[in-house]
Amino acid sequence: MLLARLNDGPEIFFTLQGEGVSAGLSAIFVRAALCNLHCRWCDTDHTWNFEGTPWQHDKDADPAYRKYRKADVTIEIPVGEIVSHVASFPCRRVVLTGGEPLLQQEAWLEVITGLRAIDPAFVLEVETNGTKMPTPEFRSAVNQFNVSPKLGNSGMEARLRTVPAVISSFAEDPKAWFKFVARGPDDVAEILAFTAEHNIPAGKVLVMPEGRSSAELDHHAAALTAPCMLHGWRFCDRLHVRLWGDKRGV
Ligand SMILES: Nc1nc2[nH]cc(C(=O)O)c2c(=O)[nH]1
Ligand code: SF4
Ligand SMILES: [Mg+2]
Repeated sequence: MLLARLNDGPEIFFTLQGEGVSAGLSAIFVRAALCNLHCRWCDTDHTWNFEGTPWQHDKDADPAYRKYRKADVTIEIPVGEIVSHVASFPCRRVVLTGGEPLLQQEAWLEVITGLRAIDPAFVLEVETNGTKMPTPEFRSAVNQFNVSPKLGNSGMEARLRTVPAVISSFAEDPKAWFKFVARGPDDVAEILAFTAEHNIPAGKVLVMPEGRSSAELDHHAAALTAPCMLHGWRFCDRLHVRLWGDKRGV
């Protein structure tokens, strides 16, 4: 399958889950290449912002920023190698992320099957943007979906970033949590409207400040704590950004 590349190998790393309801737990991350969206603040733009594409990114403001050569930032790797690499870590929690991992569900199912053949105790989390419907097999194999629907602040057109049938199916799925990246009052209003429209219970909602540094996180978090308390949402930080900054492989 096509994974993001980190140095000479696939982007597979052992760290602490930095976001969502499992934040603070140790986990092995496997990062898929490719995304069907292209959010302007995306911190994993090496999974999709390839040379020759028309997408824009906030980093375009930096004169040194360049789109990536696809061959430099992706790697085609057999399922069996992913399984043995993941199983070599002293940890049984695995987070499938990207990019958008649900673009490669068939291959992930083989990875999950391979892992559970080695140890049935493997717990699988999936980070998804909530625009791709999981197949019944994939849904039942995964333990937890961290669904992160994109708001207007992503710069994406509404019809691309919101697929109502997928959101509704996750709203009814006890395995799914919703994690919104927010910066301030406009985003809070949008989260309220979105959760009402798609019948997402407040108890399944996490609100996370956008930011690629502690200073940015602090700045956006200040506007989010009171709304979380008022609406019964869970505030969620970005632990890995605070601990290690805006780095790959952490
Ligand atoms: N430590 C850590 N936690 C994370 N939670 C979600 C991540 C992601 O990039 O999807 C991520 C990540 O890249 N690193
Ligand atoms: S959906 Fe996620 S991976 Fe895809 S562009 Fe947006 S933030 Fe990046
Ligand atoms: Mg990330």
